[in-house]
Parts: sequence; C-alpha cells; structure tokens
Amino acid sequence: MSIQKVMVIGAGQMGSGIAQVCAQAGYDVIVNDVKQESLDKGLANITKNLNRNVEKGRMTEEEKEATVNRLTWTQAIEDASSVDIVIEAAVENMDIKKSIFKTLDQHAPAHAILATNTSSLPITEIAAVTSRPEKVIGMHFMNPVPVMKLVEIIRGLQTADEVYNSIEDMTKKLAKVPVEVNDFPGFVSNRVLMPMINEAIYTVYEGVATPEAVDEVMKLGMNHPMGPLTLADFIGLDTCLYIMETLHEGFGDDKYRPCPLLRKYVKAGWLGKKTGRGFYTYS
Ligand SMILES: CC(=O)CC(=O)SCCNC(=O)CCNC(=O)[C@H](O)C(C)(C)COP(=O)(O)OP(=O)(O)OC[C@H]1O[C@@H](n2cnc3c(N)ncnc32)[C@H](O)[C@@H]1OP(=O)(O)O
Ligand SMILES: NC(=O)C1=CN([C@@H]2O[C@H](COP(=O)(O)OP(=O)(O)OC[C@H]3O[C@@H](n4cnc5c(N)ncnc54)[C@H](OP(=O)(O)O)[C@@H]3O)[C@@H](O)[C@H]2O)C=CC1
Repeated sequence: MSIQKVMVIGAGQMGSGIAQVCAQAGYDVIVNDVKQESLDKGLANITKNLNRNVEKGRMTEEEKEATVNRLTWTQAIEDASSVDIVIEAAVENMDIKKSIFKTLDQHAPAHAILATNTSSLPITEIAAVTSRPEKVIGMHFMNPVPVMKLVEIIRGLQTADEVYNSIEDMTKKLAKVPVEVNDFPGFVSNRVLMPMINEAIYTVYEGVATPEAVDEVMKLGMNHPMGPLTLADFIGLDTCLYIMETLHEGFGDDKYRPCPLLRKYVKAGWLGKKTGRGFYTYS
C-alpha cells in the first residue's frame, strides 16, 4: 500500500517529533491535538529543530520552508478522513487510546492503517475496539524522535503481514531502523529500560544515593548518555509511571511494582522536564 498522507494524534514531545520526521521525509502530515496551545507548542518545537538543521548546514532554508508547508494543524479528529495512516501519540492511557481508536475507525478511510506509538500498552486490546484489527499496529519511536534511530514495530494478534510490511517500508523512508517484536507488556524497549529507571528511583527513595550520584554512576560507570533519573525526567514521570503500572498489571509480578517516590512526584505534578520539575529543576 502506498502511504502519502499521515495524521499524527497528539502534538506533545513524541507527536511533534514524529510529525517532523514524516514531513522531512516528504509525507503530507496533519497534526491533531485537543488544545490549540499544544498545537502551537508542537509547531514551535519543530521550527526550533528545523532552524538548527539549517544553521548546521543539514538543510537549506527552502527545504525547511517546504517541510513546514507539508504540515497542517487541526483540533478536528474527523480530518482523518483524508489520510492513509494515523500514528497516535496521545497520552499513555488505555481508556483515552481506545476512545481515540474508536473515533478514528469511524472517520479514517477503509484502507487506512491505524498505528500507535504506545510505550507499553497491548496493541491487540487497542485493535479490538476497531472494525479493522488487521490494520492496527504498534509503531514505537524513541525520544528524541529526530535523533534516535530505532522504531520498534509491534504486531498485534491480528495485524496483517501487508500492514507490517508497509510500516517497515515507511520506517526506512524516515531513515530509521525497524525492529520487529511481539505484543507483550512494555514490548522489548520498556520491559528492559523501565525497571532499570524504577530501580534507580528506589535507590534515591531508600537513601542509597542522591539523584546526581545515581546518574553519575550510570553515566561514568556504564557509559549511558544520560543517567536514569535525567532520562526519567526527559521521558516524563507520568509516562514512566504508566509504563510501570502496565508491566505490573500485565505480568502480575511484584518485581515491576512502581516506586512510591515515583507515584508521589506524579501526584505532585512533578512530571519532569515538561513541567519544569522532576528529580531535577528546569528553567
Ligand atoms: C519511553 C519510551 O517509550 C521509549 C523511549 O524513548 S526511552 C528514551 C530513549 N532515549 C534515550 O535513551 C536518550 C538518551 N540520551 C541520548 O541519547 C543523548 O543524551 C541525546 C541524543 C538526547 C543528546 O545527546 P548529547 O550528545 O548528550 O547532547 P547534544 O550534543 O546536546 O545533542 C546531540 C544532538 O541531538 C540533538 N538533540 C538533543 N535533544 C534533542 C531534542 N529533544 N530534540 C531534537 N534534537 C535533539 C542536539 O541538537 C544535537 O544535534 P546536533 O547534531 O545539531 O548537535
Ligand atoms: N516520552 C517518551 O519518551 C516516549 C513516549 N512514548 C509514548 O508516546 C505517547 C505520547 O507521549 P509524550 O509525547 O511523551 O506525551 P506528552 O504529554 O508530551 O504529549 C501528549 C499530547 O497528547 C495530547 N492529548 C491527550 N489526549 C488527547 C486526545 N484525546 N487527542 C489528541 N491529543 C491528545 C496531550 O494534550 P494535553 O497536554 O492537553 O493532555 C499532549 O499534547 C504516549 O503513549 C507515550 O507512552 C513513546 C516513546 C517515548
């Protein structure tokens, strides 16, 4: 199937990054969010990234303009009626994702693929609320999207081979590397990454070390580009908590219990870099 027109749901840090790389690769992209303010922030984020590309000589001013012009911004999810694929990147909450997919199923053309950028939620369960489970798939980008090479592609129980192949082709057109995994909580990326982050939070909670010390150990000792607490702030502490809850519930194993300190920070509205406060403060 030939994909030309893309809709991205959610203009947050992931949605805006996905929209940017799709537009840069030549796709026409409609970006949808519930608030105009979020759409404005998404456009500002993309403009900043594209300006840096021009400054660094990776893109001409004309290519930047063409990329921006391939993007349209809307609060109307009904605009899915003109696209070949939707990539959903709204909040990591099953009820919200199910409601979005039900609505998309009503408005997107019959041939359209409905992909989700979920970090951990079961693709099969999201697919089940649509009348086209064979066209539902996980397309899991990594943060920051313009920089990270991986796209984890997750087949739901009923995902058709031709849909998988279209997503694999599109991933390569975005200059990213596809890796296929099956539909289990957290897939591979977050089943491995998030328990490490949660354990790092426990070391702070239990007074083993300060956030700075934990991050230094992992950066200098293990060559991680960011320490786990800086990374947690970067991902978003709400997203980290949702992922741990999905692992805990999905596997029924207490080794995945979210650290109480993570819960406390999320309850306080300390969601990390995006709200200016998490394990660290940001101006
Ligand atoms: C939760 C999930 O479901 C899955 C996930 O995504 S988990 C998170 C996965 N991501 C990671 O683990 C990221 C770990 N961190 C890193 O790899 C690096 O710290 C980093 C790439 C983010 C930054 O790299 P760095 O060398 O430390 O810093 P820096 O030199 O400032 O940045 C390198 C480049 O990335 C760009 N960059 C950094 N942050 C960026 C952002 N948020 N958006 C766009 N570009 C960004 C910089 O502009 C710079 O590009 P240039 O070539 O123009 O210089
Ligand atoms: N953060 C990360 O490192 C990664 C996250 N992901 C996944 O990507 C998704 C998005 O995460 P992220 O970008 O970090 O989150 P953000 O909070 O940055 O962005 C989410 C955006 O979606 C909007 N939104 C909420 N509900 C709806 C809706 N019904 N329709 C349209 N838009 C909606 C939010 O608006 P508002 O603010 O008004 O609620 C917000 O603008 C999640 O599923 C997450 O698990 C995947 C890989 C990495």
